[in-house]
Amino acid sequence: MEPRLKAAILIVSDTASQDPASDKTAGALTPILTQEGKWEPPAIRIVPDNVFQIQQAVCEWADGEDWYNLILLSGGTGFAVKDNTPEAVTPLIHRHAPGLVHGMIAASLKVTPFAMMARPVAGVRDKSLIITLPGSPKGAMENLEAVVKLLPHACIQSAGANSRTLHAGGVKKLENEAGVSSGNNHHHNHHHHHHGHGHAMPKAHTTQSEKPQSNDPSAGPNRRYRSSPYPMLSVEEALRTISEQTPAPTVIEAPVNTSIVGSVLAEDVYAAEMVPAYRASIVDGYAIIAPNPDDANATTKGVFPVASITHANIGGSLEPLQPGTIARITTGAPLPPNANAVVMVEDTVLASSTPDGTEEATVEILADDIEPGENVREPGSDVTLGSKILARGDLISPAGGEIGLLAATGTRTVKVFKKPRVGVLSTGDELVEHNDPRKLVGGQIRDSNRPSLLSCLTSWGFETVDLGIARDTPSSELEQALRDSLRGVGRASSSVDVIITTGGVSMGELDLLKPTIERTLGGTIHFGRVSMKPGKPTTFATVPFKESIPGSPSAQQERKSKLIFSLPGNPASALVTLNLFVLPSLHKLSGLGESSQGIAAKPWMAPQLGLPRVAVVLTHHFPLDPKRTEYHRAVVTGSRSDGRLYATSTGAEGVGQRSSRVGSIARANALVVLRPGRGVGIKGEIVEALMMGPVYGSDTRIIC
Ligand SMILES: Nc1nc2c(c(=O)[nH]1)N[C@H]1C(S)=C(S)[C@@H](COP(=O)(O)OP(=O)(O)OC[C@H]3O[C@@H](n4cnc5c(N)ncnc54)[C@H](O)[C@@H]3O)O[C@H]1N2
Ligand code: MOO
Ligand SMILES: [Mg+2]
Repeated sequence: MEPRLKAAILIVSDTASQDPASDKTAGALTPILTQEGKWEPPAIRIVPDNVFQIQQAVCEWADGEDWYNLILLSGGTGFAVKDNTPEAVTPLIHRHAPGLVHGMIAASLKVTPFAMMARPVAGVRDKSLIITLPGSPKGAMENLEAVVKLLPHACIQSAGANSRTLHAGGVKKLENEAGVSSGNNHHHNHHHHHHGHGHAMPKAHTTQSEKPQSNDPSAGPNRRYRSSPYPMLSVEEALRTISEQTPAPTVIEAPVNTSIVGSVLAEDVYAAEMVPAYRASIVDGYAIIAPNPDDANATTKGVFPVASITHANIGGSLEPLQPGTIARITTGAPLPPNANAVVMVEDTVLASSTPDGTEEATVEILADDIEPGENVREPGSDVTLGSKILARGDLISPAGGEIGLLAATGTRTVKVFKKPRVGVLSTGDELVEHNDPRKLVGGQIRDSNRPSLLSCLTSWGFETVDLGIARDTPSSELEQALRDSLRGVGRASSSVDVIITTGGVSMGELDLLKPTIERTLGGTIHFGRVSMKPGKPTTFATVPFKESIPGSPSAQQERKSKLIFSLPGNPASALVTLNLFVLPSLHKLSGLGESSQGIAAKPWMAPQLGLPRVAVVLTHHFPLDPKRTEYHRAVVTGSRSDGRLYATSTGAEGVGQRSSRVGSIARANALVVLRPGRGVGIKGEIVEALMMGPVYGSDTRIIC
């Protein structure tokens, strides 16, 4: 049997979410989809008219490992105030499909003029086609019927050549049935202008046994490539490649102190001590023997001699409290034996002092209703002995809560995933140390990337190594710097796990990174171009190395690979690609996202790899690039009046976002993701943004 396509139906309805039996639409849509045998029975889910829940379901279906070819939503597309399905779906779409929208409305208009009041949305997210349908079974069926024949072909095209559900044969078969040919959809469009330039078309992935595709620097500039031999990957493809090539995290035992902040636990942790370890008072006051409240004449009122005093740091054993006496006690101090409750000092008055006038002799308790157990923390009532306090996969956050829990329970060491050590190297003959007091001459420029990237990496909590500047000439300097940092000699006193270089990755004859990695270090370049702005020449490579396994005989070595991110030299390009590509890899190396039974087992609370993604409202028009997805540097503020996030460019006019303009990254706390298109992103539009830093509150509010 041919492989079938995967579809999912999301019913958006407050009513159906409360009473799933009331939904008739999913049942009506399923046969239309499945009748021709091209679709698997669809997954069905119901959510209320809630933007967040709609988006969560769609993202799960489009972005997950088991992504769906088609995601149909039904409901919430009308004009009623609660109808917000189009608003939920629009920011998730990477490429819009207005033709499908047009087709559905045209079909419905033949039936009813009310079709004009539908607000459908259709488009592609990553590889999944998303279409919104009306909520009524009849309307939804009409709309689906209008487009259903095209859907297999549309989904195959959206999935590209790498579809996991469709093998080549299946694709052909389905396409033939749909009456269309696959055309060029298995090629990246950008290949076209390379035709005829005289070089064999390279593959996206090289292996070591394959011939390098980088320039041979010794051959001279007249022999260099005149167009890049590296296929242009989408950002999503690049991220997937990085994730695949990033090795699994390694486990170390570490002391519980600030050094593990930002680390991820590699084991479940159980309480070695209970908290509190004794019966402790919750207030400052007097420990008493409270009578059973069921006793008819039970009262705690009366005048009592103060028999003893207990402070929080009391050592040794305490005298038992005798009936008819009370003991002064401070917050957190242990109750004397026999005492079973504590009365607050505010509920008492001094009755008499000792003869020398310095101490309390008797105290009158005014409250008559203190019950046994009142104001007392029982042993283990905060943390039970042996209970699981943290789980594998939990992050030791800088907020301090996890360290506090470990410290309180006397946990001295924990197994965590080792955080990667990251080296940063600048490349280029023109570079001068930023703090060199000499005046710049000729084409010299100050090295701003290294301090900029090192600060960003440090703020993320990674150990960094400043690898300095490598000159382009002689080219052996670059090779040496890379070799040294991999081996842990020279500036890198111990070897680094990840090397980040900036500069020298584009088309110039002194752009030596690719040839050096490939031809002299024996590395593999996994990609050398990405369809994004800025950051087009971003290059990612791995180099093999052998690591001796700690604790094993010296001969035993493990083959691992180290990662090289060669980022473009322009300052905005370098910082944007560090945030976009390097952070998710460092997160994976740190064990973030490793399975956990703890907080991360709740998927919506699980830490995400890379920068947090949010929806923002544009406060003005943002120009769009016709071809490349742009990561527009912006300041995002949170509105105190309407609870939304607003994005304002760090410079949208003229050269504002030019990748050489270092000012475009200053003050930016977000990268606004602008999918390619004509014209501008409209003021008031909601788009996705990647948060690089904290959001500050403001009263920004725009009227759209
Ligand atoms: N013919 C083509 N030329 C260029 C293309 C292209 O596709 N075809 N791509 C352009 C793009 S996009 C970018 S981005 C840059 C990337 O250049 P490289 O990564 O090769 O970097 P360099 O050539 O070494 O330098 C570019 C620029 O950045 C300055 N730079 C370098 N390092 C630093 C540093 N540490 N601190 C501050 N500034 C730095 C350098 O001086 C140059 O001005 O290529 C385009 N060209
Ligand atoms: O990629 Mo470059 O960073 O567009 O200027
Ligand atoms: Mg260059």
